[in-house]
Amino acid sequence: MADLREKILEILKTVKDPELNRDLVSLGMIREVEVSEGGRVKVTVALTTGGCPLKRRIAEEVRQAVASVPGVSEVEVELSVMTPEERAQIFGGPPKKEHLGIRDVRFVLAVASGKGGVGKSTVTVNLAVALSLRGFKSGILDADLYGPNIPLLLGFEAEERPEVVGGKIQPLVRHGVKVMSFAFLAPPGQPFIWRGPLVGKALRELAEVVEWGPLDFLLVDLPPGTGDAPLSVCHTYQPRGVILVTTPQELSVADVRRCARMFEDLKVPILGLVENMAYLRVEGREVPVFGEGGGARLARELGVPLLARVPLEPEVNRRREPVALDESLEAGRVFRELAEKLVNRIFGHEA
Ligand SMILES: Nc1ncnc2c1ncn2[C@@H]1O[C@H](COP(=O)(O)OP(=O)(O)OP(=O)(O)O)[C@@H](O)[C@H]1O
Repeated sequence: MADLREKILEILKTVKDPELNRDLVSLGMIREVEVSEGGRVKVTVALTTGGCPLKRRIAEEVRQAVASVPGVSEVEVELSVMTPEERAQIFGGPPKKEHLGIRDVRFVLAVASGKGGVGKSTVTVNLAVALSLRGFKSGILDADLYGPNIPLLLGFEAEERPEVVGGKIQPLVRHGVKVMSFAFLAPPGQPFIWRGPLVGKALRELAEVVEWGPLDFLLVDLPPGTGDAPLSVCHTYQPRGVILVTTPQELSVADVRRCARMFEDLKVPILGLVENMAYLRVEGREVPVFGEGGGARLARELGVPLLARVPLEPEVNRRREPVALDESLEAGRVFRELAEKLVNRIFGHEA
């Protein structure tokens, strides 16, 4: 029977959590496999959250996989929910010692997009502000070396620079969010030109010299696309999850698909998709300026949740502060709901 149990565990390594894109065994989601006389099997699966929308699908895939093992006559799948500690193993785990600069950060999350200009930085600043409003200590690392515009979106003056104390860079703070950007390292108005090999080195050095202090979330705004720069950032910061940003246009959707594949290869779980500029609200109606349903289609295809549909909001460009601060705007409310969803996804419903 021990042999049959081994075979069952082996086949369960082929069943993936559709959201996290990793197999159930390595995620620690297979809590128990009981084999009794005559090949009757009971598998207990621990889901990341009780309200997991994909629980039926996961249970069915487990049932089918186990039933395909020779010697199994009957399969029962019982669903339970992970403890906060078990969840933290997936999404958090103890910070790695070698990452000196990010020692005190609980969750490093990356924000990525397949191409530039889809609103990745806008999503990053608003999410960070919304998390801070929700009581979490949040920070942003603007790792978009080629277009570091986070300081601009947060209303920093071009000449503002962080202090260096005892050889450590102290991130600047705005709206309760700690911020470090490559823009702070360049002389005002003169962007650095980064050559390939320097990128990885600069990122590693930055990880060591920035003193973030205790943070719940560090959002890393990645350079767009699938080139060496986003790869280097992921290697250096080893995010626990990534949020993908897209617009409804088919082109952008094709780019983000490539991007998703890169994270699968890097074994960084995709927490979900944010569809930005999804519609313009006109007299109560949603007008799909850039096409309809691209985000939902892509989320379905990738098997990840569509975390938010952010409307086109002219105030995003007019204001020198994130719209998440203003609950009277629909976009502001959407960003707050996005923060709430992420917190639930990571800590469970009790957070
Ligand atoms: N929901 C929105 N409504 C209106 N304007 C938006 C919205 N989201 C982003 N924008 C605007 O679109 C432009 C691009 O946004 P942003 O800089 O966030 O994109 P990005 O993907 O980070 O770009 P890149 O990485 O290429 O610098 C900005 O001018 C921003 O103000």
